Amino acid sequence: RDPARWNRYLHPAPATDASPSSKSPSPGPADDNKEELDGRISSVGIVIEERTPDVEASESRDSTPKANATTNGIPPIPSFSLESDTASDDDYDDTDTMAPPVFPAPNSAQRASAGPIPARFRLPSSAPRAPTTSPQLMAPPPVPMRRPPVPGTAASLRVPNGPIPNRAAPTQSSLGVPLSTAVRAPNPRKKVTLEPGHSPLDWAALKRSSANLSGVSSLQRVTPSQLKQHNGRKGKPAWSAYQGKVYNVTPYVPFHPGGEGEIRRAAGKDGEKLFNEVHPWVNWDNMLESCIVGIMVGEAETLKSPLDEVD
Ligand code: HEM
Repeated sequence: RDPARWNRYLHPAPATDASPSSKSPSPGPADDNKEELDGRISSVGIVIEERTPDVEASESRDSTPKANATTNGIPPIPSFSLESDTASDDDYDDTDTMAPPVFPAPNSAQRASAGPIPARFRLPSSAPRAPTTSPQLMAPPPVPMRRPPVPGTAASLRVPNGPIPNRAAPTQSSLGVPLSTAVRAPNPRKKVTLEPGHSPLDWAALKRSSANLSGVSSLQRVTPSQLKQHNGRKGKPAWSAYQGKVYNVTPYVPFHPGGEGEIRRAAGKDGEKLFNEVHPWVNWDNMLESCIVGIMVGEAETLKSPLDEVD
């Protein structure tokens, strides 16, 4: 920028002090060559500087910091400042002068649930900031429109992976049956509170006892009409058939965890279907083994002990 300085570099004045202590280069054959070389190089626009520490110290150039011989031979550490923006115009980014982005993001769920930012955390209104929108004024994100899939296509079989739309309460089951008439799960357990002394353990103890729980002296042939008469009403015992065998359930009625009314529904008839509908896991034979009356026979057969036939 300074033509005089350029001139000084290109055509340095010959040194007058030829003493060995002088730090200026002394003229000689080497300097002649240098001048010639400098002249040639300067003609093509290239400058080679041969510089000494003294020359450096005497100059006040505003270029890159240079070595300085004044600090006991240790070159000073150049200092840099981050204040000045040394980036080129192409690299210039407006965000350098902006405040850092707000966190959580303005449209995040965290921000929405947290409410407005407390005053002490807000940036001053004069501070430059990234464009933000108040959560309260923010419009909800657009919901993409979907075309209903064509039945039979792959799209109709695909599980939707987008936002689940609001739906009214279902009016029919997944099988298309209206919920009002759909078959619901079996009743919740209808266990009753048994009277004291009528627990399952009490029944087990009674079963093992020598008490006659069948109400008959020997096994009987029971016809369907005879079974029907033993329905537990009017003081009659309650018989019930299960897999071709007839049991007197009367002693068990107060022990029945499902209540007296339930077990009486099977009285005077085959109770296998009712029994299995409620608790197929219960072992009827084991529960009522000491209550067995006999076996079911055809209507023509008389009510007599099978043991009589053996005799
Ligand atoms: C006649 C032979 C029967 C025996 C030996 C018997 C025995 C039992 C037993 C041991 C339980 C308790 C089940 C458990 O805790 O898991 C029970 C419960 C019950 N029983 Fe029976 N039962 C008989 C007949 C019936 C019948 C004919 C009905 C209905 C018509 C019935 C209805 C119920 C109900 C509703 C419960 C309570 C709910 C449940 O435990 O799941 N029972 N019965």
